[in-house]
Amino acid sequence: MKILGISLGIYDLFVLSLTLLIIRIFGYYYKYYTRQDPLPAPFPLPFVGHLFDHLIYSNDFSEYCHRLQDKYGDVYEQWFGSERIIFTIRIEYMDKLLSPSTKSKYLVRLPDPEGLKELGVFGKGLILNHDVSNWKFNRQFFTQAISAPNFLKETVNYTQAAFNEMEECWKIGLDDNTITDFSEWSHSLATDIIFQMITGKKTWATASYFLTVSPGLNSVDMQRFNKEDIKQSSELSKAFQTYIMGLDFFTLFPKWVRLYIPGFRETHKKILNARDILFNRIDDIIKERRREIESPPKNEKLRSDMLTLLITANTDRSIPDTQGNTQEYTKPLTDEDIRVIIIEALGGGVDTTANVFSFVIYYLAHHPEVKNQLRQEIDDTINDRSITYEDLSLLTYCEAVIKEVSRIMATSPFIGRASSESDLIGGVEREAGTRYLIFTPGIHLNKDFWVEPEKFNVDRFINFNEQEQQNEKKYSLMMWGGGLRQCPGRKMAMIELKCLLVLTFKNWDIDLVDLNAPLKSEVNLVRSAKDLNVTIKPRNN
Ligand code: HEM
Repeated sequence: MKILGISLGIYDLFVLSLTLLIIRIFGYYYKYYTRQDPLPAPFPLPFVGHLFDHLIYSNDFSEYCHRLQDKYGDVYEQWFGSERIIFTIRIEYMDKLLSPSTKSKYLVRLPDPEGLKELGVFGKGLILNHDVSNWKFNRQFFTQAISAPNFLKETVNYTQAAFNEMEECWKIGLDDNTITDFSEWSHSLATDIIFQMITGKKTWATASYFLTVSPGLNSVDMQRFNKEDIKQSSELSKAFQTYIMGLDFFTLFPKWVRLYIPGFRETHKKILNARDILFNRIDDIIKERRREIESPPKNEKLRSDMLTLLITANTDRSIPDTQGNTQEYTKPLTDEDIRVIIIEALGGGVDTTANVFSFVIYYLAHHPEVKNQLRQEIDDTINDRSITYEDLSLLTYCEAVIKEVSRIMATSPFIGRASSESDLIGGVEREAGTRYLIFTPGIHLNKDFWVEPEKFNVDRFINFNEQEQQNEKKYSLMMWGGGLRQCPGRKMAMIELKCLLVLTFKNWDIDLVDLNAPLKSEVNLVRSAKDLNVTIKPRNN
């Protein structure tokens, strides 16, 4: 073979490749050893850094981070390929990373998520938007829509309606001994609620799961379900799941790995295919709703789902609830802006809520005294009637249960930030683009923040007010993150979760099939409950 006119044999090629490889390895370690302020860490492998550890611990990456924290303390680093990420739970870091100031240098999660361009979320929406001015624009609309009083009230109604549909499935298809996976029920139910709240469109995720666990229904019961609707809903749900999984995959693995390494290449294609299915479906829904809003009669009261609020914002049809906050931003949103916001609302809202709900079922099965006290509050406050929006502030024990479960089983274990400018942090001047991950289980299960942190104790949240927490205590519960990028869906999520707990414990006994089995969960971007096998029966006390 000739390269640049020089004839090379196999041996020469081998020596050349080896030399190039050694030079590249040398380059990798040169960067590693000459890095600013080295922090403790396991020794990284060339090119991949600690990515293998991520793969080895792919079912519970937080377990690995607990070990690193025990070994290295409250600040350490990990290498994802040739990129360094600083993991921390140190207060002086959090003061900066979660600063509520609009001048904060830490308003982005990822500095330059190259892989995310292909997934269509780069510089758009909220969650992965690194363009601060565009993020502010979208956040304003998102917050306005999701905190509108009518929207929050509708959350109570939609949650009850979706739960009632699920109960119908339980009544017709499950007997006292049927074993089903509660993590699937909670996931399907959260999908149905959030999809309807966000787009105004119905999905059939619960019915779809029900038909897989109860296939032998008689023809009368089957008439409730439209097979075509269920098929479409399940395709959309699958595409959505694959796309969400893809965010992690496209962020972690560089393009050359995704395009050329077998196994990775197929996953890459599958995720892009899912992206196209999801985008086309959401675009159709946006266009259809735009047509409905634009066609007469114009004086008709519009419903309060998020899509309607986003389409009408800053137009002559904007809904009174959401007017008045947009002095800074006076133009309407484009369909592309709306598409990403909708997908992010689904992405941010489904898994998180579903997993908290599943974890509550697990912990209350292990703590019958807490379940009884919760039931007492539900019976005293709501009894046999429907839930109203006004009831929710009275459910203080219920809120304490949700917070204690979220403390002990953090659904969002990592809060990411990257600096937009160089900054003095932790006593060291660090360059712009330095990445940080706050490891929330490291705080939630830490003696410096909580008394007997390993103990499940709901009472610690009675009279606990996040806003009133001082000094380091203000970071003790990181359920919603913090600073200006704190979860904008938290009010909606709390309403939904309180309704779900009331509706479940008011009328049903959900028992774990094996009380001795450990709680199974998988940790990637969020912590997801798995294989939560239960029996579901009408309440008997
Ligand atoms: C129990 C349920 C939920 C939990 C535990 C949760 C948790 C979180 C956390 C920890 C963050 C990161 C905050 C930070 O970086 O400081 C976040 C961000 C976000 N969440 Fe939630 N969330 C939940 C429900 C929801 C819901 C229902 C929605 C919308 C429908 C939502 C939408 C979002 C969005 C859009 C962001 C990104 C905000 C931004 O970057 O500006 N979340 N959430």
